[in-house]
Amino acid sequence: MTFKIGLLGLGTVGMGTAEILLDPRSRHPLLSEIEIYRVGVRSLDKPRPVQLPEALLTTDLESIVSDPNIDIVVEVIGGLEPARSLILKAIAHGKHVVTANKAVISRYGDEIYTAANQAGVYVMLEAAVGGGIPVIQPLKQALGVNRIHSVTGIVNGTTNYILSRMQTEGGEFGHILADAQQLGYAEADPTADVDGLDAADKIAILASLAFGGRIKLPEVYCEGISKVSAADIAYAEKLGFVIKLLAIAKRGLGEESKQSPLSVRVHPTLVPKTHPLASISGVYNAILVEGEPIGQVMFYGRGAGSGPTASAVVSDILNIAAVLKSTLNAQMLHPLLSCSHQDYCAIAPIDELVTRFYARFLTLDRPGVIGKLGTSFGNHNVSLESVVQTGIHNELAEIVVVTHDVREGNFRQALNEIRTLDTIDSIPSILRVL
Ligand SMILES: NC(=O)C1=CN([C@@H]2O[C@H](COP(=O)(O)OP(=O)(O)OC[C@H]3O[C@@H](n4cnc5c(N)ncnc54)[C@H](OP(=O)(O)O)[C@@H]3O)[C@@H](O)[C@H]2O)C=CC1
Ligand SMILES: N[C@@H](CC=O)C(=O)O
Ligand code: NA
Repeated sequence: MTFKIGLLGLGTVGMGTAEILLDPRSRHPLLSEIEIYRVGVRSLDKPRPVQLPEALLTTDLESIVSDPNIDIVVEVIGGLEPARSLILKAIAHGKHVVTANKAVISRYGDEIYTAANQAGVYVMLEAAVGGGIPVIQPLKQALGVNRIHSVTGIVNGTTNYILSRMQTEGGEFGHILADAQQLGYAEADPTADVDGLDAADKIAILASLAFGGRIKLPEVYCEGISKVSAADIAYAEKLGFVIKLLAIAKRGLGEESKQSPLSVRVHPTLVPKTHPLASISGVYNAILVEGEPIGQVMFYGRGAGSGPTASAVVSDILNIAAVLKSTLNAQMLHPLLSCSHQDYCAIAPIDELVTRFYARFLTLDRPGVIGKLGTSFGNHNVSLESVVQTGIHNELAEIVVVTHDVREGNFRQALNEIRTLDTIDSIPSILRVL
């Protein structure tokens, strides 16, 4: 029996996918039963390093998603449209779908999975988060028996590369970003990576799987790395931390009901050097899952790139082919591969977050400034773990504060009061601490 693939896109990921499927030797034997039947691209004239018969290629992607011979549509064109419409049309024509498109799934997952469940087809997305790292299937299957407490990830390689270089070289964000673009690590338009939007798409997907409910993307708090300065990286280092862009989905302690609000957020974070995520550097990704009874499990590897991402795409194709082969006449979707949740998770507003903070103040160099800071924090129930005056810059004193766990709303109120003090010049940085 052969399973026929309609491949939408033959770029970085599509090419990697074709390369694996065209060379099944020494891989899973079921791969030899999978055939690339048609390939949809934007330009037929582009030279392609992969050896595919020319007749397979078309610019008419609609004809692929409606082709009655095709079993599985693999969407690796990226972007929102026409990707969303093509996925929905493929589902409407009874095709299973494999996608690497976190942007589409995090925004239209509800519509897509509702349609897939009605049509009795699978929509698989291992490549959408952590590229080649198996994390979606483990959350659905091997970890499914656990009560998940938190998912904390470094899920964007571009920002991790920039922050790692800022850490090792002491350079400023803008210079290193420009360098990363020249080296081809960061995209020409790096906005989605740098502003944390790519990581927000990914944590919305992980949270949905870990906590068994759908996530409204606009409710995911998102802050990027463009304001992280070399000074903060250096202070963090002295205090025993590294700065990472973390994507976090967490349940409040002891709150296991679906109605209990989750905290789902992306922001630069001071991570203690002893934490397992502190040592993840360069373009690598890692996702730490904590649950009961498993404890901590960490997934680590390449979050992007042709081969690694294609490994995840083809593993999804293989999973679908395996289920189709073993349950040819079954009417029901395999419960560990399909999406069963229909309700939305409640997400707590960021003001309700309880976390530690790091803040850097520039103040007039006068006696009593630290006392006034302490009083304003105390007025709003913010307790301080450490206060350090680090030096004088342009006649202003620089003071770095780390708080104990505080409610974010209280911390913000304290900062509003502090901004009105005549001895305060500015607050150049405010970062959360893990
Ligand atoms: N690159 C990576 O490392 C990773 C990518 N992903 C995701 O995988 C997906 C694909 O990314 P990637 O391979 O890098 O993208 P590329 O830009 O390299 O490739 C896109 C492919 O889709 C084709 N295409 C795009 N739009 C259209 C259209 N409107 N009609 C027909 N064909 C179209 C292009 O055709 P043509 O070749 O003719 O221009 C190209 O072959 C994205 O969703 C991305 O987020 C996920 C993880 C990692
Ligand atoms: N732009 C992403 C790659 C794919 O998800 C990253 O930098 O991690
Ligand atoms: Na993955």
